[in-house]
Amino acid sequence: MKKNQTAAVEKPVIPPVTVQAGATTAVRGESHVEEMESGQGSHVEYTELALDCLDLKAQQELLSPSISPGKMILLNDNWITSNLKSSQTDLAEELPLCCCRMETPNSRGGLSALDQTCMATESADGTLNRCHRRVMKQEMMRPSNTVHLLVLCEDHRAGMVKHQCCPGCGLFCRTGTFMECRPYGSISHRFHRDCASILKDRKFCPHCGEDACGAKEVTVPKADLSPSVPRLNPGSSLPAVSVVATAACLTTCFFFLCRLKNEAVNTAERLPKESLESILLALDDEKRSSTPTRQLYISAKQGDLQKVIQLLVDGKDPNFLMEGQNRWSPGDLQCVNLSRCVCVHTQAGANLDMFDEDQRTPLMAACENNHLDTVKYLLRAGASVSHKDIMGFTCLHLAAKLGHYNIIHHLLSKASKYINCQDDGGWTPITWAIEYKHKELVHLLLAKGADVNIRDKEENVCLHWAALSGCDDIAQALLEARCDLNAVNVHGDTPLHVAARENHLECVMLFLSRGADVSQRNRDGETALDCCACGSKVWTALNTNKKLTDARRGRECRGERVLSRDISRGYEAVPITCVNAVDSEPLPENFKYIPDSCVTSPLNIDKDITHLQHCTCTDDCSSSTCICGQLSLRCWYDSEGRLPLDFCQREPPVLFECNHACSCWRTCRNRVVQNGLRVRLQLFRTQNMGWGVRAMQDIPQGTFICEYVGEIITDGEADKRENDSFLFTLDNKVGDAHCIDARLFGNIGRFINHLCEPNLLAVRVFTMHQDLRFPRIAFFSSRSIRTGDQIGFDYGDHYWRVKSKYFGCQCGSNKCRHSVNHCFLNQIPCKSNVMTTSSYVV
Ligand SMILES: C[S@@+](CC[C@H](N)C(=O)[O-])C[C@H]1O[C@@H](n2cnc3c(N)ncnc32)[C@H](O)[C@@H]1O
Repeated sequence: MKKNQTAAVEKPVIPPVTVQAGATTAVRGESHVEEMESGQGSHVEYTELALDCLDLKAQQELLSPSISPGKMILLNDNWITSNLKSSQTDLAEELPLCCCRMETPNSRGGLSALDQTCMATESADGTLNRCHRRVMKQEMMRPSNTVHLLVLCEDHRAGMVKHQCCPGCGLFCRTGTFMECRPYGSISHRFHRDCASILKDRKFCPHCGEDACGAKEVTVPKADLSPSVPRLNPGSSLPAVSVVATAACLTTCFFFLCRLKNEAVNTAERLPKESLESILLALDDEKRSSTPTRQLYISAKQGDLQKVIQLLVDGKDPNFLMEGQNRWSPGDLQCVNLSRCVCVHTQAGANLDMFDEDQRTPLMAACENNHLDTVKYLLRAGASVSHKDIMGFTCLHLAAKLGHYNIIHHLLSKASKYINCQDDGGWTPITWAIEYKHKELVHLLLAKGADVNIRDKEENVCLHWAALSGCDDIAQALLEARCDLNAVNVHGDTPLHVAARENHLECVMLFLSRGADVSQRNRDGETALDCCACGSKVWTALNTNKKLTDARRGRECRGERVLSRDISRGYEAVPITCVNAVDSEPLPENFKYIPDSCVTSPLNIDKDITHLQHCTCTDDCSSSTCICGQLSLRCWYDSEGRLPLDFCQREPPVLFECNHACSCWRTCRNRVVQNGLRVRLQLFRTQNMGWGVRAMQDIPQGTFICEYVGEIITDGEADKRENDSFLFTLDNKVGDAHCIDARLFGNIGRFINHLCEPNLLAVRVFTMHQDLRFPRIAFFSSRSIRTGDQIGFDYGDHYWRVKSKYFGCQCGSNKCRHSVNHCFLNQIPCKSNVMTTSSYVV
């Protein structure tokens, strides 16, 4: 094969070429002239048919006198000098190439009635269909050596010119499966797989002689013939045929558009009949244009409909892309009138899926520029939704990125199957909508079935992108759509890592509230906490969560079950949790939790206000000794509300807090026990003492812990009660003896166990009354207590003298004085069986 490098000369007029029928000659190049066997044994004159010269006037010129051998001829795009007869021998061994763009006058003279119908035959996967359209031109074309010269309709003439007819069998390949060779990008050569030229065991494109290995098998579905699809060529399929725009084409366009008027189509796509008529009339008067083809591009961009039609009638290529304008500019499809220009372009045979330098089609440009009317039109005309540009973007990606809701809505109504199509980064349309925070669009895509767990090239799921953009609304919607909160990307980052790194507090809080794992490490060994600025709000949220999580995990490690988040049912100022990590004992519910002591039978407690000692100071009793008027109330508490370190623990004094008879404010310092529980305590199951109470915070010495609350009863009543485990004697040594029984009614104090090394001190306190028979029993820390320590007081020897007959102390201390062994050895005599404040008094 020879490749002629000589020419590429621009030629304004194509000279007709005479070729000798009967011999097959070819030049490996962009086009060729063949001497073909006509089947009628006569010489045939062939004329190169180019897009720019297919108007009627030009054809008349083209069909003028024959040329002599050796003239310049155009082989597709290159001019070569050819002496056909002399080249016959030279090229005898060369590949046969197509003559798709060659035509010859009708040798039979005028057209018979039969000749007036197109002779083309379409082949679609083995099914043959003969065209019966009316022909507009007498000139004949020959698709293949295997068939006769044919007269063709405008559609099939255009198909021939575009190399859509197989040179092997002479059948048109426009639907079904065929091979497509694209030697020059946008030009496609079609042929059937079995019709490839074979030379020396190699297969070549029968159009251009390129190696057939480069050809791709293409399948074009049968075109939708619904009446609303405004295609010039019903029955032809995508990609749309580049039909030469002739007056006939325009007429077809006109009729078609008129037909559209009777159909329920968008009015924006219609051309008023009057407008077209006036344009057509104007065309008659217009001088035939010598305007360059690029004007078509410019006029289309300007929305100059009349000019567009004029240029198409003049034969300008509707598929022309202007040099330097090889990309659809953003403004290209924004013009109001452009949808009409697009319509006319399409009617004139513009390839709907023609693409620019970025491999973007007009539909993609329309989608990107939010031109809904044009999108609707192009879709109905059969433009491909699935086409991908150089980045792998589809129309959906482009519209999603820019948040064009209506475009997406329309595209999905027509082709929802592309909703999860991935671009070259692995991103789906919803990924782009998420990144650019198009909330409504995200909701639309979710409603239409977008898959939120598709991984991109870096293994991110949608939630990673929501975390990056920081849009917690979108993140929430994704979580509700079951997007994986714990998905990790190639860096090992979870969405929480990403949100923390980007300092998106709302997303961090959302992810934490949904159970994101704050201790998960990425490939660099970082937790989300390591990814944010120390001390930031995000850091604080993550750190708090980490501590809570660690505590929970600690409990889980210990097999700890939380039985109640607050046994006081909200009656205390701080909740008291109840946990059991020891056995299956359930929450103790055989008593009623009460915050203050109660009575179940009349006790006649003196609550007369006139009997109250009180202070008359009007300040806050801030001095350590508050002496007001006639009566004094000593304030034992320091500025922190704690007993002083030198407070007598061996024989604690009775405390009198300020009361409602005082003149001081309720906020005065001499009010602690009456303010109730303030430290965090927990009821827990001990190994061998039943329930116990522990501190959930560090507690300094002298701090009020809690009161021993229960039913206030007489000693006589206490003696009658079978269960003495919760009796605490008031031991007032004044008048009748009374007890507090916390068996049926009590607070957290009823669960405090005996410790031989106690950390609590029981103190008698008066607050709202001063009836000395009925002090309140308040526990203060007798030393500092660490978080997690069990709290306990000394039940007193009286208690153990009775109980040691039944069980020994289980406090576990080295200094335990009431263990079984210790009691046996010391033979402690028994006198009483109640707990007492005077533990150290024998
Ligand atoms: C006021 S209750 C304390 C709460 C009790 N552990 C519970 O489960 O309800 C007193 C009872 O606790 C148990 N107890 C308290 N301290 C104990 C100790 N050091 N050794 C053994 N048993 C103890 C005894 O059964 C005692 O009668």
